[in-house]
Amino acid sequence: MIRFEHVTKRYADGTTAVDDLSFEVAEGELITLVGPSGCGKTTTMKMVNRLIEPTGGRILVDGEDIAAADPVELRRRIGYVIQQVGLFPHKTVLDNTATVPHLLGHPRKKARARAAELLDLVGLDPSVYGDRYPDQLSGGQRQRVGVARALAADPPVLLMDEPFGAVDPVVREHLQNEFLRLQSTLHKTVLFVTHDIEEAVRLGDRIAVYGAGRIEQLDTPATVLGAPATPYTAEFVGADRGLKRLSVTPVEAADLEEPPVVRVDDPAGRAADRLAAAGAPWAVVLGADGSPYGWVPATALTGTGEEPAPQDATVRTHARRMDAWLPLGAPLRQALSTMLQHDAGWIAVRDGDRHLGVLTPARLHSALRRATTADASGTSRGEIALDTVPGAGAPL
Ligand SMILES: Nc1ncnc2c1ncn2[C@@H]1O[C@H](COP(=O)(O)OP(=O)(O)OP(=O)(O)O)[C@@H](O)[C@H]1O
Repeated sequence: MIRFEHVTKRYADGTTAVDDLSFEVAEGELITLVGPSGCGKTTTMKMVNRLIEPTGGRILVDGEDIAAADPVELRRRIGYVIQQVGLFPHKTVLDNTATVPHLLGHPRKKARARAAELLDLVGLDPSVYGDRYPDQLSGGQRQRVGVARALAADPPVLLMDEPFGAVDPVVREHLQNEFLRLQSTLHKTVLFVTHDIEEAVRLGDRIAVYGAGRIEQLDTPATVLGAPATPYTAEFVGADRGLKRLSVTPVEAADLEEPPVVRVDDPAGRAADRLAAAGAPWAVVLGADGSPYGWVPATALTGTGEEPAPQDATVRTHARRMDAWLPLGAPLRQALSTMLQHDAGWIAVRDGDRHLGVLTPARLHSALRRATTADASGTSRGEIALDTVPGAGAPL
């Protein structure tokens, strides 16, 4: 969709801002450009909408060499969001958002209706905010208007240059999540510049890590964090990259252990037989409606020897509560956090209403290894058999 072929930008004073850059952003893909100040990210981006002209190579948008395109027509196909949003101070939020549809020839009423839809889409109620002026909005709200305005012409391509850079970390995370939600339905082709590795990792389908004028590594967040290609990348992504990987690796069905599952109203004796047959030390307990309830150790079901379990008892009598669970696809970071919060050595994973299995710390570790080796074939690292550690994988 956006293709850079040996693109170079040398400024008149001899500064080489971008040096022989070749890469491609696929249709519907979001690539974050991340790197220290002055490494050429903004120059890369501004060459796509011809605010800056390259001195070498060419850039194709949708197969067409943009050097031959009319810049005004090109910019209509490319939404542009920058940090200083650049809203017209004397126009209302609704009119600011309606500017582009209006320029595109939509009648005023239709342009305003479209603008109201877009404001809604970015989480601003048009009946509350539509008539305000930009200086009556918070920084985060202004950024949202900037995004709405960039989407107004429904461009297939979006260029975003530090769009959430000017807001505090909490608002920033909120805007990032909302943008991800939006992108999951709009599937724009996006180049997103940031100098913040956390933001790059959270948003990018792939991340391009920039050194001076060049891309040092272009790969998925999991691979860049798990297998940095160069010492420069390793240093840039940070010594805590192992922890960052937890945020970008989802729980998959193959990661789960499947201890036996019993229902809370099952007779204790029958449940004990199931566990004995499976040779399992414990079982997951579900409520009558299939909701998470907790777990039960085999020893509790069979009694301690001196005090055998009463014949008429149900699993409920012996079960321990642990009703935290995660949806399939949740990041491993959320899994670990939930385990720590509940002081548990496992967490149930569900697909919709269905119990799938449990994630243990050992399986979490192998999921992290899987994510790296799947993306960077050839990366080999020593096996550490965590499941040989006594007690690993059992409930705490
Ligand atoms: N008009 C210009 N003339 C000369 N050098 C320039 C010009 N514009 C940018 N540069 C230089 O080109 C290099 C790349 O700049 P660019 O703005 O692309 O960096 P960046 O990675 O976006 O940085 P930041 O994160 O600080 O915005 C820098 O060394 C900068 O000083």
